[in-house]
Amino acid sequence: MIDLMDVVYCRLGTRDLAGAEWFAVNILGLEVSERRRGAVYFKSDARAHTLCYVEGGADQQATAFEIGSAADLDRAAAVLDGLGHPVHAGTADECDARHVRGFIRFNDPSGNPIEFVLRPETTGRRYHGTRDAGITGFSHVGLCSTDPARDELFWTEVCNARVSDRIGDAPLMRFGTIHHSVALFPFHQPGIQHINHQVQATDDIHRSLAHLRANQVPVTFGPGRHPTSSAQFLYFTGPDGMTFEYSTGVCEIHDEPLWRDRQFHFAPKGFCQWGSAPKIAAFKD
Ligand SMILES: O=C(O)c1cccc(O)c1O
Ligand SMILES: [Fe+2]
Repeated sequence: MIDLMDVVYCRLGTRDLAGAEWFAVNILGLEVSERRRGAVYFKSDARAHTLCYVEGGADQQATAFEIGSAADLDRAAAVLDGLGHPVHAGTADECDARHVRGFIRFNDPSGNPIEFVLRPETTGRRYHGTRDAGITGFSHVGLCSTDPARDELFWTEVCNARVSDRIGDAPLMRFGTIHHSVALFPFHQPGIQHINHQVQATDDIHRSLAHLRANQVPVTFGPGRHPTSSAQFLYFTGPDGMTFEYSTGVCEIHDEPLWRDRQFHFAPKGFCQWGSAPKIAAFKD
């Protein structure tokens, strides 16, 4: 069993690094923590970075998860290799570019590039954006899955993810007590489906809604409330068509092992209690 602790960052390729930085700062509300040649790093909480845009194709993506020890990282590499997932061990330069002490990269069964990382840096300094979006931190990713049942088994049998709830066949999965850190949505091709940041309160959702509208940013879903995590949410479109989500009030699961995953409809009512309907391809039949 590969024991993961949390999702730690996303890396997103873009052909317009300056445009992506402008959006991340002025719309999303992140803080630039560092600029390097061909890469810009963003903070959303006390961690060194939780998002990195790199010069490259929009299909050059990775989602990273923290693993507990060097021994666990070696074991994970052997397990993945044994399952037929070619594993790349991060070089010193690649580790430096990620602010981690070690990592391996492989593709999940759908083909999503995944990194398992050791000792990601934190700063002991809280984040503050120039725009007050009320962000409290990077919280989860949605990944596209070409076969959610198969990929759920990968995350739950090979790794330590537990299913908190399902919407249709889309599992929302946790590593700790937060309702979900990774979710899989059926789609015809792999890719990061959405990136979630938690915000402090309902006020932040509505303040952002006005800000997105004033800047002609497409709002694709919400405001609404997820019946699954009970979080209030807002989705919008960022650089290269990426979907970003703000949410507030995601529930925690503390009654382990008594919690049983619940089944919700793969229909607007399974995604929103307030009657909002998604304009997001992977959230529709
Ligand atoms: O928070 C949730 O429960 C949730 C449900 C459906 C889709 C999502 O992106 C979510 O974050
Ligand atoms: Fe989400």
